[in-house]
Amino acid sequence: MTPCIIAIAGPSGSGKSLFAQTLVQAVRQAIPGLSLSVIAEDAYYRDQSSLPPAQREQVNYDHPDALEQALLCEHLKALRAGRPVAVPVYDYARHTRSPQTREVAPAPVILVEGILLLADPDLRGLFDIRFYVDTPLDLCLLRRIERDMATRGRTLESITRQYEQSVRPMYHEFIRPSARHADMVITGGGRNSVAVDVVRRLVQTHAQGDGSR
Ligand SMILES: Nc1ncnc2c1ncn2[C@@H]1O[C@H](COP(=O)(O)OP(=O)(O)O)[C@@H](O)[C@H]1O
Ligand SMILES: Nc1ccn([C@@H]2O[C@H](COP(=O)(O)O)[C@@H](O)[C@H]2O)c(=O)n1
Repeated sequence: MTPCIIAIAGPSGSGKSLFAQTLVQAVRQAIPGLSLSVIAEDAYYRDQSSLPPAQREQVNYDHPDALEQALLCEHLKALRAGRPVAVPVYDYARHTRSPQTREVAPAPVILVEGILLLADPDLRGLFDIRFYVDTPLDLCLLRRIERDMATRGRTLESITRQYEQSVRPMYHEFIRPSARHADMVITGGGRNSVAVDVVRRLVQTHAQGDGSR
């Protein structure tokens, strides 16, 4: 079966990861044993181990150039062709890649979540279905503050500085405009149970072999 590759795009803190996790649980409950693979676009942030830590902090991580999108494209093509890939593992606290990689196996359904998935024409052309999680930017920032202080080793000062310097301007330049390439816009993120159910049904239709895509 040709895999169905699904993009879940949207701003940082909009709930993309939570949506993907909730969807995986819903699909596994509906079809026990169905294999789904999840890939985060963040894993493809460029390796910066050669830069001193202070310099890494200054990088604009919300600009497409911060990501190795060609490698993500290559991996999605390999998965579509039925080959496993070695996905990089990213360390947010050190702003660089870990030495390890994570093997992702080909699967009937592949979910990819990330801020810039729909901004690049080559990349967005590789998805069968494209979603955009639309959450007000003030809520995204509040969630990001809590999450980044709890799990990404950040201070409130560093989060607000980065937000003003790059997160907000890049949202307006690249992320928000990319929403027009989405097939569906999801409000409420991972807690929108109606959206999770609709997407779960789409995935189930595909996995049971009567999907048209
Ligand atoms: N609808 C929601 N209501 C409340 N908190 C949420 C909601 N969606 C996500 N969160 C929380 O906000 C934070 C950011 O969500 P996450 O899914 O990591 O966003 P993204 O992947 O888009 O950056 C996480 O701590 C998550 O648990
Ligand atoms: N070293 C890095 C790399 C990325 N970021 C931020 O991550 C955001 C994207 O990830 P989400 O899970 O929040 O969608 C993006 O806005 C980058 O600013 C970072 O802070 N440090």
